[in-house]
Amino acid sequence: MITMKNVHKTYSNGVTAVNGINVEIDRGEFVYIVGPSGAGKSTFIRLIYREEKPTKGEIMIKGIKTAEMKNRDVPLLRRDIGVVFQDFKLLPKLTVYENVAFALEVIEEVPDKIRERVMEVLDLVGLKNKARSIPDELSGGEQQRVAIARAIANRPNIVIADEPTGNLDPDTSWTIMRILEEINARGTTVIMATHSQEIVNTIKKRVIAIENGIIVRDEDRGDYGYEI
Ligand SMILES: Nc1ncnc2c1ncn2[C@@H]1O[C@H](COP(=O)(O)OP(=O)(O)OP(=O)(O)O)[C@@H](O)[C@H]1O
Repeated sequence: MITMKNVHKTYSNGVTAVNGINVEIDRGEFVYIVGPSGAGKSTFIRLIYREEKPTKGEIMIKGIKTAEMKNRDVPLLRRDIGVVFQDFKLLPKLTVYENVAFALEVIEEVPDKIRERVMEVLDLVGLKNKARSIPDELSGGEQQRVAIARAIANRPNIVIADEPTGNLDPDTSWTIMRILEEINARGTTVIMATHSQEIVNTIKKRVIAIENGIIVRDEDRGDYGYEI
């Protein structure tokens, strides 16, 4: 589903964040990306949804070489990849309902389908009763659940989460993890960058450790592996 061959990324300031990554992630996997601060985890993630292009090497998503993709085709790729960020990135003036509906309006889904799907994903994250609230009226965990609902509204094959529990307390983090596990159980590939030793060591999944822009460890049901 996702293949990287000898992928490098050097930013325009000369920093090489990814320095020769080879990896294959299959459909339906749940993968943690771990490693020290500045190791290249976010860059690795941004390369997958083509927020960044590699300076060298090849990235294939579902058989398509993303570097060769025309800019106008990028939205098509992004439809298949839902992204969740540490800071939620909800639109502050829109309601919960509108934030999720927005993801479906941009792909020109028909209004009846939008209504149905928005309520379905809000139900999945347990927030149907907050549909009319605006983000400021929600807790951090609730905002992250809205962000997840938005990310999965299009039924993407891949969900990428960059430190999704980074701003949340432990209890709320477990709720977010249960939702990500549920999404994964339904067949979606989940890739999650995290600094949470507790989560990685408790909910055992494939662990890819990145240091200085390369993969130094790749284990099924691995440990977090760093002291905190
Ligand atoms: N847009 C950018 N322009 C220039 N350099 C960048 C950019 N983004 C990241 N970097 C640099 O690339 C390196 C890797 O950063 P990246 O954000 O990928 O690491 P990370 O593992 O996600 O770190 P953290 O755990 O702190 O989020 C760092 O040295 C960082 O300063």
